Amino acid sequence: MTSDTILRVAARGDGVTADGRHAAFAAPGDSLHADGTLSHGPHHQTPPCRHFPECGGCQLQHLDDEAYAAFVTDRVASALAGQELAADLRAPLVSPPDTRRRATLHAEAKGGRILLGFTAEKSHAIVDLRECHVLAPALFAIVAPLRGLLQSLGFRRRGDVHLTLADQGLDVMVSNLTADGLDAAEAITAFCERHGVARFTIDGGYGLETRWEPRPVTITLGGQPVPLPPASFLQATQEGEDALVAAMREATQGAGTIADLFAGLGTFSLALPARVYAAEGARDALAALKAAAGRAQLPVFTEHRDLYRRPLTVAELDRFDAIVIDPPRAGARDQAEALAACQAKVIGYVSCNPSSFARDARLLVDGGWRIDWVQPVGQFRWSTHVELAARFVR
Ligand SMILES: C[S@@+](CC[C@H](N)C(=O)[O-])C[C@H]1O[C@@H](n2cnc3c(N)ncnc32)[C@H](O)[C@@H]1O
Repeated sequence: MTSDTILRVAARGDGVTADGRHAAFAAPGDSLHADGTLSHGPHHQTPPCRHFPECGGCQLQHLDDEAYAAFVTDRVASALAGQELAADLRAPLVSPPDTRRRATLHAEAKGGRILLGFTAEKSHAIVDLRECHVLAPALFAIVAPLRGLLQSLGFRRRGDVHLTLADQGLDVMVSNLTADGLDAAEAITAFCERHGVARFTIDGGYGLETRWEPRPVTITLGGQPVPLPPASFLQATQEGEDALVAAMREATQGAGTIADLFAGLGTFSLALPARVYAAEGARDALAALKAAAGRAQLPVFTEHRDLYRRPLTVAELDRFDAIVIDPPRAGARDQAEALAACQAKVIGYVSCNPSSFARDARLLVDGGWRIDWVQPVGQFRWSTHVELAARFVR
């Protein structure tokens, strides 16, 4: 190995040599020459998609599976090292290709055509998606027909297209779309019938309007059908959800009472065999969780609560055997301060941002907690977006 060998891939996706030089689209084992060119090594693969690297959906398709898995682990390890923390890192769980069941695409009318896809890397330009190796086939299959529908509805603006694979089929939500009149209504109905769409919702600027939903749309979590509000948060793949749920079941094993903070639709609340208190800031998600738990007669107690403005106090946390926390990307600094001081036996922390996790973990460790294990999770395959689950004990 020489000084120009790429040793690792940095958080943003560039390869880094032993002497600290960065190179775009370089895999570990590649060689970076003085003129800036690369010779490919054993971990460089031919990117499977024609849109790589233009499309912002993937940054790391040039890494083989081994190098991508190493990136996922390294991302977690280096975030921890940045806070002078070390932990037992488990082997990463990486979702297979073609499994993303939730995605936000962007649509725009341009030059008489409809562009529909992810935005380009570091740009607002839309990459018109002609193939995709991360979306579940049902999501990709609707892309071309949706272009046709938007064209026929005279879509002239730019909007987001939220796609989610629900129990009944595909849930589609398009923002900045107006569809007035009988012709538009018939076009939407015909489109949904032909393509087996479960729900079609538009937001023309006056709130959500559901234009098609022959049966109430649900998502099954913990074996329970949960009413699915349009464009709700959902773990990006079933494999990712399974990995995170298994980690939280293991982390909280034996706990009789659990607080699930940032509970969403109840991914964890409905899957944990305990009395669960679920706190969440999105009213529609919490109402869905409450309805599902009520129907199944599960001991889940919900509270609509802004956990940034009003985190659980130490006294509130002390009532539980275990705490599960799964905050947004920013992490949960104030809540972590209270957790650091609480008497619960165990904390299960799920994170979509290793950096904010490491900062919160530092607070917990300074408060006398110890990291038992960390499970890296790669739900957003080939992207630099890494998730994890961790267990803290005293
Ligand atoms: C990463 S998601 C996790 C959801 C759920 N645990 C799951 O796995 O499906 C984060 C959740 O935090 C909620 N959230 C965001 N800001 C919040 C706040 N200030 N207070 C409470 N919940 C908030 C979001 O609505 C979202 O449901």
